[in-house]
Amino acid sequence: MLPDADAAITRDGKALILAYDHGIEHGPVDFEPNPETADPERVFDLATHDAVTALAVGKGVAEAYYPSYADDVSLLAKLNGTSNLWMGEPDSAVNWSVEYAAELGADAIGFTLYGGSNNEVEMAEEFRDAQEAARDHDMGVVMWSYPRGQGLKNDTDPGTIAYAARLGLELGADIAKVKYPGSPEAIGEAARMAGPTKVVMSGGSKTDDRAFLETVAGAIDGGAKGLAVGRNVFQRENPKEILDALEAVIFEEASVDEALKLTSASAVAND
Ligand SMILES: O=P(O)(O)OC[C@H]1O[C@](O)(COP(=O)(O)O)[C@@H](O)[C@@H]1O
Repeated sequence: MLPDADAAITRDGKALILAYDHGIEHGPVDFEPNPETADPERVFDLATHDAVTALAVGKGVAEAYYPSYADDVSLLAKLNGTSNLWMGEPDSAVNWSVEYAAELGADAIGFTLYGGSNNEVEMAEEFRDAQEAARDHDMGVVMWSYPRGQGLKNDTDPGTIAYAARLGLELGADIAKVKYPGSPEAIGEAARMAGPTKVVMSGGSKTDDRAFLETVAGAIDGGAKGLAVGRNVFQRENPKEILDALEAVIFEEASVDEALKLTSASAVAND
């Protein structure tokens, strides 16, 4: 990692990455809870929220929509991705080059590494090429560090997540995005293993406001430097409110109770 290489996609040294590569990774099913989010423009609009430090999207979405948002949104070019239709050993196709991402105005690249997959060696070599090309363009590097594959029984085991975070440091990522390993202590250990590479927590499937904010607040207390989140924002009825609450928790040291006051769930509870 390089000091400050991630400056364009962080705020006060922390990140709230809005992930919107689900159309590739999971398909239309992820838009069902909030059908209007199938329209990328809705999510680009959300990404203009002050809380969001970068929006992660694939090439086609970036090509079609980023030019209209280039002044207001930091672009994290998610370089590789594979559909859920793929039934083989975990792997991820490199769908665009760093050079093309730079041409489109990307501030950083994102790259999935499935450590433990039979395809780990090729993926690590592809990551090497992308990481070094990103340095040539002064772009930050975010690794989706997701150990998985035939031999891995539990992809959120604390030891596995600490290893995932360490891979981020060893291979030269500025930010390592890891699955939540179940406790603030466990993500703290992952952050310790990653040294200067920032560890951010992956959002996961949608949970209720309080449970989600408590997990995020615990992760930050434990040593995480933020969050990279998709479904827990865009599948909500009012995604802007949860961004208000996340901004309070991540950047303003608000308690979960204070942050919850910014959501209508709290208004309902207080009726
Ligand atoms: O490979 P998985 O675990 O199905 O999830 C991949 C998805 O999760 C993310 O890493 C994070 O998104 P969520 O916050 O919705 O979990 C996305 O960038 C990606 O599309």
